Amino acid sequence: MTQTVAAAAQTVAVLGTGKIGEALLSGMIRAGWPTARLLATTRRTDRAEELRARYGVETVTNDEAAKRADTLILAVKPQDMGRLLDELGPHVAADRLVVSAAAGITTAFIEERLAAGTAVVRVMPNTPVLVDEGMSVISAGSHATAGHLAHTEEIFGGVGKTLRVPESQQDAATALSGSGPAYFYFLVEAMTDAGILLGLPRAQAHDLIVQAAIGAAVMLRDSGEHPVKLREAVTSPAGTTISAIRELENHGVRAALIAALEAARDRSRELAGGNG
Ligand SMILES: NC(=O)C1=CN([C@@H]2O[C@H](COP(=O)(O)OP(=O)(O)OC[C@H]3O[C@@H](n4cnc5c(N)ncnc54)[C@H](O)[C@@H]3O)[C@@H](O)[C@H]2O)C=CC1
Ligand SMILES: O=C(O)[C@@H]1CCC=N1
Repeated sequence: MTQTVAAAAQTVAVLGTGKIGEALLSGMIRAGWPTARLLATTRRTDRAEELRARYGVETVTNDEAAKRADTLILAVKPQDMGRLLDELGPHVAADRLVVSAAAGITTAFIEERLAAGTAVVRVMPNTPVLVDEGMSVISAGSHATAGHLAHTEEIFGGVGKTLRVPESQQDAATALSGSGPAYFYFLVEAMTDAGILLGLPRAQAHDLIVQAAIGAAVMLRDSGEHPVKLREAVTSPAGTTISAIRELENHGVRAALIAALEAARDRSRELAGGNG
C-alpha cells in the first residue's frame, strides 16, 4: 500500500486487540503507519506477547493507552464496552478522538461515559480489512468534526473502502456489511456440500465455488451492471441455471436472507443493552 500517512505524528491505540483489533493493527502497519506510533492493549499477557512478537508494536495498559494515544480505537465486544469505558473515563482527556468499532454501541453511550465534549466516531469495519478489501462504515458522534472523520477515514481507508452514513443507519450497515462476509462463507460452505453430493472431491468443489464467487464479485464491482442483468446472462432458456433458481425461490432463499439481515439489524440494536 502506498498510502501516505499524513497523521503519522499521531499515536493510535487499539484497545481490545482481538480478531478485528488485530486485523486493523496489521492493516495499519501494511498501510505504512510506523509501529512506534501504534499501541495495543489486551486482557491477557500471553496475547500481548503474541502481538509484540508478530508486529513489533508496544503493548500497554488501557490507562496508559488513554494517556499516550491521540486516537483510541475501542475494539472490545459490545458487552465489555461499559466496563472498559468506566475504566478509561478518568484517563481520556477531552482532546482525544475515540473511535468505536463495536456493533450496536451508540456514540451517545460512549459520550456519556467520557469527559464532556470528547470526540467520538462510530465505525463498523469487516474482516476483509485483513486483505485490504474491508468496508468501514463511519458515523460522527455529536462532538466529532470534519477533521475527526477525515482522520478516521485515513486509518480505515488504508485497509479498504469507507462510507459515511448517519448513525441511524449503523445497525443496518452492521447487518449488511459488518456481518456480510459471514453470509458468503456460509453460502460457500453449503455449495461445497452440494458439490460433494454431486460427486466432486471436497477440495475441487471448494475451489470451483470460491473461483465462481471471486469472478462474480469482480464482475459485480467492475461491470457496473445490475445483479439481475448479470444473472440473466448466466441463465440460458430451458437450461441448468433456471432449474436451480426455481429451487432457490421454492425454498424461500430470498425471504430467508431478508429475514436474516433484519434479525442481525435487530440484534445490533439490542447490544448496547447488554452493558446493564
Ligand atoms: N469480528 C468481526 O467481524 C467484527 C467485529 N466488530 C466488533 O469488534 C469488536 C470485537 O470483536 P471481535 O474482534 O470479533 O472479538 P474478540 O473477542 O476477538 O476481541 C475482543 C478482544 O478484546 C479483549 N478485551 C476485552 N475486554 C478488554 C479490556 N478491558 N481491555 C483490553 N482488552 C479487552 C478480549 O480479550 C478480546 O481479545 C466487537 O465489538 C464487534 O462488534 C466489528 C466489525 C466486524
Ligand atoms: O457478529 C458480530 O456481532 C460482529 C459485528 C459485525 C460482525 N461481527
